[in-house]
Amino acid sequence: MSHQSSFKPLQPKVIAVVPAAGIGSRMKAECPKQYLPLADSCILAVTLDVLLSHPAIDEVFVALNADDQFFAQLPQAQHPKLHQVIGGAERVDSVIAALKQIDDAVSWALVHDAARPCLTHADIDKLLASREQYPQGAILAAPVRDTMKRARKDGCIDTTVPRDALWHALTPQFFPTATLLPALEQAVQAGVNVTDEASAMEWAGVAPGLVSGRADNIKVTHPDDLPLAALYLAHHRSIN
Ligand SMILES: Nc1ccn([C@@H]2O[C@H](COP(=O)(O)OP(=O)(O)OP(=O)(O)O)[C@@H](O)[C@H]2O)c(=O)n1
Ligand SMILES: C[C@](O)(CO)[C@H](O)COP(=O)(O)O
Repeated sequence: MSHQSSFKPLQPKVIAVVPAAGIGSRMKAECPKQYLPLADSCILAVTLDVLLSHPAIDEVFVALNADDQFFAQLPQAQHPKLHQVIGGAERVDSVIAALKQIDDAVSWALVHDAARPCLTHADIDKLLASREQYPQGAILAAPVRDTMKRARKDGCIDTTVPRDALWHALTPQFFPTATLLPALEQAVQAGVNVTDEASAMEWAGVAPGLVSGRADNIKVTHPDDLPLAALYLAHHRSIN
């Protein structure tokens, strides 16, 4: 009698890392932008709810500003899957601080900006599923739609940049924890301007995969982004 093996290889843990220690200076708001009102709560709470409610995400590490006065009041602060760490001076420092708290050497880190509350479970699923195609790691990204110009110092057009291979890097960005942390630390040590996890991996010689994601997964950066995020969220909720 043949016995179908019921053995299923254990999937490595997926640990979300949420850099949320910024001050949101470009928003010119009264409070750090991650605490600005959105939907029925605030930007950070909406972002955390998307990650905490995803069945394939095992833990969530949120990197907070050392002077954060707001997070403790959020219901998400009590979630059993959530861990708080103190972030650093730059986004990359906050991500490194969180990664250093992960004690699972075979886990994968899903790094997602607190300031991107319009992420969907469908896009998370796409990125998680890309692990087979891109064992080196991958990022959500959106192909550029507009004609791209490079500016001259006088504010006029210097040149048109071919856009056929240009993508907007979004988040989450998804890498093995064991390769991501040293890549980030060594890139910072080398003085590289690390604005996303992929740029450190590229510096380390890795070519991360590009996984096409929703263009409405915007980063709330400037004041006019907030009403847009609210519209996108309302749309997502109306169709789900
Ligand atoms: N030292 C920092 C700086 C930024 N971030 C986080 O990184 C994400 C993306 O950064 P950005 O949009 O630039 O946020 P801020 O740095 O807060 O914005 P600004 O540059 O306008 O001050 C945000 O969720 C932000 O909270 C962080 O964790 N630690
Ligand atoms: C990580 C990121 O959201 C990818 O586009 C972006 O690099 C963050 O840049 P910021 O200046 O820290 O907002």
